[in-house]
Amino acid sequence: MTERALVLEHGGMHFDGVRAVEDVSLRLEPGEVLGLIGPNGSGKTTTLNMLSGVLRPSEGRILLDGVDVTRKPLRSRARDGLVRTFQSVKVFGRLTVEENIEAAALGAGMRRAEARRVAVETLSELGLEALAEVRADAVPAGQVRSVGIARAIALRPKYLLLDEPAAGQNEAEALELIRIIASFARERGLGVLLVEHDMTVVMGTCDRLHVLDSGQTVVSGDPETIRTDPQVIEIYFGKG
Ligand SMILES: Nc1ncnc2c1ncn2[C@@H]1O[C@H](COP(=O)(O)OP(=O)(O)OP(=O)(O)O)[C@@H](O)[C@H]1O
Repeated sequence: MTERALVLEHGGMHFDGVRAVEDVSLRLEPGEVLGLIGPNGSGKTTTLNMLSGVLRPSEGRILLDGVDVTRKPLRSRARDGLVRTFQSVKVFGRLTVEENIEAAALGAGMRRAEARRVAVETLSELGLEALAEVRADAVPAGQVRSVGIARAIALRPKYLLLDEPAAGQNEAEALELIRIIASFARERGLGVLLVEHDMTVVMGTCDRLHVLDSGQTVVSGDPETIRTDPQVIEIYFGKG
């Protein structure tokens, strides 16, 4: 039986002697929202880059529903259902938000009618209908990442990796956005890996958290376990 999960096994990433990530193993199941947290420089983005195919790990392997995709590039992983967002969102400024999403769906091989339907559907699923007819270059700065997320979700991925999706928004807006994504993910069986700095947002939305420090796993578990873990408390409140 094929195992349905996105798995990083003993992942390591070294840059010219800098050990950015060392022996990190994690597992994301369908319908689960997993928060990847840790202080600045702890290896979150590097881990996300390895999982998505931006970086090829120096060590370890990545399994997508049981298939080894370690050597597959980003685009090929996306076709297999593993999609990510980036911190900087590049849009076609002269097109509307809906047209931008449609373009992404077309680029992923959907026919025009299907791409149009998916674009409309995705905006409504994410509560972003008001942006549909807005030109992408006129979208308020705080909502540009939401356009990036809508574009990723329109590809109907099995696993979605979000790199600080709520940056630029205040805590209440961030909570609302991630809650919408989380409930969508649980309903549709989409696995979401979330890199996010705001602990209130993470604690209030994730099923499980994986904590990194200095490129290594500290602990992983449900939000309550993490909140009371002495090592996590030390990392977040004990330094400085
Ligand atoms: N291309 C690179 N070359 C050299 N070192 C790198 C490279 N990318 C990351 N690093 C180093 O790897 C470590 C982990 O960085 P990473 O960006 O993954 O951390 P992060 O947890 O995402 O940080 P932040 O929260 O600040 O975004 C850091 O020490 C960083 O300086």
